[in-house]
Amino acid sequence: MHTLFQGNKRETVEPVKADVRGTVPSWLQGTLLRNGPGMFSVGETSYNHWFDGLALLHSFTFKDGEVYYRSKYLRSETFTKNMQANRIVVSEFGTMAYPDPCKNIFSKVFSYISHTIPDFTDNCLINFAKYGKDFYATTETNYFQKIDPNSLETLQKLDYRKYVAVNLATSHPHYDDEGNAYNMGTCIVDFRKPKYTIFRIPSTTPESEMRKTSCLKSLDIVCSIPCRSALSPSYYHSFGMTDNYIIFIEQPFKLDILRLATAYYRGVNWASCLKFDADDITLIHLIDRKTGRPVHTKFYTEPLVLYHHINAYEEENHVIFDVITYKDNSLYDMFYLVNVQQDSYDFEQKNKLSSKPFCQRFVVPLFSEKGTEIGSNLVRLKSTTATAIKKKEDTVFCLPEVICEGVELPRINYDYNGKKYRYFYCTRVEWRPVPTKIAKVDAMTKQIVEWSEDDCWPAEPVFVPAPDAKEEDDGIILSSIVSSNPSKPPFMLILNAKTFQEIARASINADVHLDLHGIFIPRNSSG
Ligand SMILES: CC1=C(/C=C/C(C)=C/C=C/C(C)=C/C=O)C(C)(C)CCC1
Ligand SMILES: [Fe+2]
Repeated sequence: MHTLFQGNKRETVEPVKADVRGTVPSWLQGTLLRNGPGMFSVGETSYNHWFDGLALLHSFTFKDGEVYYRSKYLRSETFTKNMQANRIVVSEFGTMAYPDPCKNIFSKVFSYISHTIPDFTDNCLINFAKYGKDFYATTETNYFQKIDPNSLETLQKLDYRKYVAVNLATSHPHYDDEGNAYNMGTCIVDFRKPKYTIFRIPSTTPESEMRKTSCLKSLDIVCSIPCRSALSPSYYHSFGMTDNYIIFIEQPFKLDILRLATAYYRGVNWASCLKFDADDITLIHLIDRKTGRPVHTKFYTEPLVLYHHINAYEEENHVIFDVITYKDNSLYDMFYLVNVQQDSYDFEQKNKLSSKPFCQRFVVPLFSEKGTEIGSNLVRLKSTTATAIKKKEDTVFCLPEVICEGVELPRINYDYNGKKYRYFYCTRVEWRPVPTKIAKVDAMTKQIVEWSEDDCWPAEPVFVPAPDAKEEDDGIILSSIVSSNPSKPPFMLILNAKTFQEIARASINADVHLDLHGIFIPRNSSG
């Protein structure tokens, strides 16, 4: 188990042809890009947290029934600076680095001051985004990196701050049917008025068509929402989007700005600036995508911690959104390398989440509650037990319906994003953060079908629709599988998404590693 997490992983720069068992569908042509941490120590120094590791980009290319694998470290400035110094010199989520040991009190003070508004890491290890025709590796800071999806080369370091006032942004953007991208970020430097900003990057512009400028230059703001508490904006890892609304959950898992500004000086990491306030409520913001205006009613629910939105849609004047929630923030603590590097006995015993993940469905009424009685449930849908109780005029308390528990890393058929849908695909986690199974969940019947195999550690399952798809689950599931059995090579698993039966597996004679998120790029769409 421990070898899955620890140790620096090798790149496979030249494509390696996999050994295919079964038949890869002939229509499956394209590349699955995956991102995740791969290097955990530089010289004598080591990272503390799995989310700190230097980004290792992976690609699985499907071409005429064959599968090719390659991987390459993201050449971020962080990577280069660390390599040059032969030690970790850039701070990450769970590791504070001190690049210049200060010689005297003046330079010490100067260095502390310059760190109060820190220049965050550009180690984009979480996911990929498509902005315009280009692909970018992403993390949650202001930096993102343009990459070549074929060679996995790093092409350019970009900074959201050049286009929009945000210091943090999610690694889970959304896309509409025209391919326009939506993302959101937080501006934390304006201490008087920190705000969340939702922005849109058009898929194409006349200038970008002529390859004169990037679509990023045409970024526009959908709306800004003031943070409810000025010195502690909420942390968020994703958001939801329906045809007409953006769903933003302002959870009581917050980033303490004063702690952040003094973290370097106090010798603590960024992660310690995230605090869960179990006594606070969770606010549900709905923003009209066309007008940019938030829905006036105050919707709220119990305190929760949420990383992944699954999907959201509108039905009969309600907004329905499905999310994976926790009762506390133990998940991120679980990924400290001291926790995951235990031998398997310790790992089972000690490395337990104090709150397991629940898939919950919230239902928010969009119609006016004027005239309805205080205390009444406003939800008019028969299909759900979720409630929205009117507490007073313009204040509604929402309680979700539990769809299932023990699921993480959810993916859907993205053609159904924002629309009424039925299925999601995910990994199964109980009290441990590392998945041993993947699953298909029917959110309507709550039925779950699983795939698992001995010694296998599956990655986030990605749905790829069949070209002539008629039903939501007409397609396949791709999941890269790492094995803890030395005699079993890693493989790319291909399942029929309808039946969850194996169609093919492509065994790879190279190192493949645990990762986080990724995207499938169909051939002919990589621009
Ligand atoms: C560096 C840095 C951050 C990094 C967060 C990261 C790297 C989060 C990764 C989350 C993952 C991988 C979740 C998976 O579900 C913060 C806290 C935003 C702000 C301060 C600077
Ligand atoms: Fe994520």
